[in-house]
Amino acid sequence: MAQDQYKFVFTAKEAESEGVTEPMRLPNLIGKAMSLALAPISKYKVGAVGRARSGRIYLGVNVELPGLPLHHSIHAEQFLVTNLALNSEKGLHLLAVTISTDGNDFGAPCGNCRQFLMEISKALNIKILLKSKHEAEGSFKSLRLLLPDRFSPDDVLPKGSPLLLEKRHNCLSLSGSAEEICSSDCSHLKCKALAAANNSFSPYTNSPSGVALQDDDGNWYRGWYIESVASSPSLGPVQAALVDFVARGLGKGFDKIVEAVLVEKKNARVSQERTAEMILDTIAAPNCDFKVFHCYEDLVKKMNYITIPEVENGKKGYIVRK
Ligand SMILES: O=c1ccn([C@H]2C[C@H](O)[C@@H](CO)O2)c(=O)[nH]1
Ligand SMILES: [Zn+2]
Repeated sequence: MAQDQYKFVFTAKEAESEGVTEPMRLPNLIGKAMSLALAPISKYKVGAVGRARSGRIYLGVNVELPGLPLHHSIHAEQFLVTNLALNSEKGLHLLAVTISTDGNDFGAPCGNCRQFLMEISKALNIKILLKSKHEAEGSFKSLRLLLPDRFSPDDVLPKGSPLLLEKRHNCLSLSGSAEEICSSDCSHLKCKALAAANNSFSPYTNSPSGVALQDDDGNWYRGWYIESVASSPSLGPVQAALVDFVARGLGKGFDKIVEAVLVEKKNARVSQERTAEMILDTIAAPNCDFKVFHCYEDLVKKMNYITIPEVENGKKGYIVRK
């Protein structure tokens, strides 16, 4: 089936039928990943294959945005992690990333991506495949060893704060007062963008945002801002929505994006509005309609939003997020 060519998520069984029968066989899907990479600028296609805690296997690819500087690109590892988040995965176990254009050498993610991976809960236990084409078997090395003397979310966030891929809800709504409540299956793009913003991971600047896109066939895609403690590796909400677009869009070009909505807080410390507009102006359909809606944080709800962190060091605690 033509669709199979654009597959970014595999059940354990489907991955098995692709030859991924054990961790060391993750490279069996790397050819597929690399063929899906979009690198019109650097021509350097990067593929990543990862196993989520659920056992499902995910692909990640680098995505460069034609007409824009390379720092707006999505790295293959960022793509994979975003894809996990969009699919409500709770953790990442294993990762294999190509570092050669023939897809036969596997190495550590770039510094930017090692730092980005740090946002995931239990990140230090992620095991990354190291294997050269001259070896039959490679070995796995943990992020703990690949990123020594690191700057970590733990250095900044209160103990027990939910990390990336952990349950979160930002208590955002589109109006401060009683509003028309849409059903969860409404088709408003702004409601998709709001739902995305509610998942956004922005514990450092408290500037959550979400983007929803619509293509020329009426299909929608969404993604949310994922912040890094080291700031630069952060992934913007348009990029995150583009991950959804590439992962589910069956090879459609960005010029088929005809409508876009950004939801963010008014006067957010980090505002995405201008950057989002600039990116969409450059890559989406020429007449793409771009709207921004401001959302409000329900402070009462948020004050009462209690998370129960997982048992750590034998101690169970409750924290109220401020
Ligand atoms: O770990 C890495 C390093 C680089 N790239 C991408 C970014 C850019 O698109 C291209 C060249 O750097 O490779 C990745 O996807 N992952
Ligand atoms: Zn990278």
